[in-house]
Amino acid sequence: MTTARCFALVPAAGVGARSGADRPKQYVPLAGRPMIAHTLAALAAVPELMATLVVLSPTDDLFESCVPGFAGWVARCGGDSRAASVAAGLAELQRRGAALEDWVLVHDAARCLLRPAWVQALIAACVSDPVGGLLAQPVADTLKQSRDGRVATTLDRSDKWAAQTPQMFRLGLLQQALQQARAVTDEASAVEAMGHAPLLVRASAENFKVTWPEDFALAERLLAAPYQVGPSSR
Ligand SMILES: Nc1ccn([C@@H]2O[C@H](COP(=O)(O)OP(=O)(O)OP(=O)(O)O)[C@@H](O)[C@H]2O)c(=O)n1
Ligand SMILES: C[C@](O)(CO)[C@H](O)COP(=O)(O)O
Repeated sequence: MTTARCFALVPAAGVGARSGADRPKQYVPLAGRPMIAHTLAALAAVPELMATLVVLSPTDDLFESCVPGFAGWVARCGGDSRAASVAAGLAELQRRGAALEDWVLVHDAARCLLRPAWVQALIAACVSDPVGGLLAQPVADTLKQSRDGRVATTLDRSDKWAAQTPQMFRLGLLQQALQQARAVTDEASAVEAMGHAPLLVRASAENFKVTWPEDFALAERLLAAPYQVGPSSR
């Protein structure tokens, strides 16, 4: 019997339209290096990961200059949506020797505050789980449903979590789920559509996704904070 291995897959083929940046947001400099370099450095510090595959747009011409000497795998096979980029990345992992039972941790390039300890906590929680799971954070704000810019109703937040990444599933299950899924914004949704219940593993609000123009300044402040030793270190 073979032991399942863990691979990271980083979809980085987006354009960052909501960010208002002058280039794909993953290449915007933050605290001295491009955003994606921070993300990949955190993954490189996780010894449980066999390898990291970065999925780029076929027209990407910035990665090599932004992450010189990257020791992982790179594939210019990104698609029109995040789900298409992840599906193409799974096929590439298989071509490079990953097996259907191996675990894949999909992590947004745009979540550059990732800490190795959070990835390790996810792996520890999911590695013996029949489904897999994701980092997430219970919602702290009161949730409003909108209609025409006004509040239509207030939602019960007691059972609501905000999904983050990494999201960790077996390659075969995730591949099947993405083949069957329609428009999904994360891997867990595709797996849920097959009738499974992914495990929620609590992380931190700091693991936010740089999305809006104001997020760059917040990410930069956090990245520039003194390096901390211990479970929360990055
Ligand atoms: N066709 C796409 C779209 C997104 N992504 C990646 O998926 C992650 C999360 O997506 P998001 O934050 O929405 O990034 P963008 O799609 O670039 O942003 P926007 O929606 O504002 O254009 C990012 O690392 C992004 O590069 C991808 O690989 N392929
Ligand atoms: C995967 C994700 O980061 C989980 O919150 C999110 O769904 C990505 O969504 P986006 O529409 O690609 O920003």
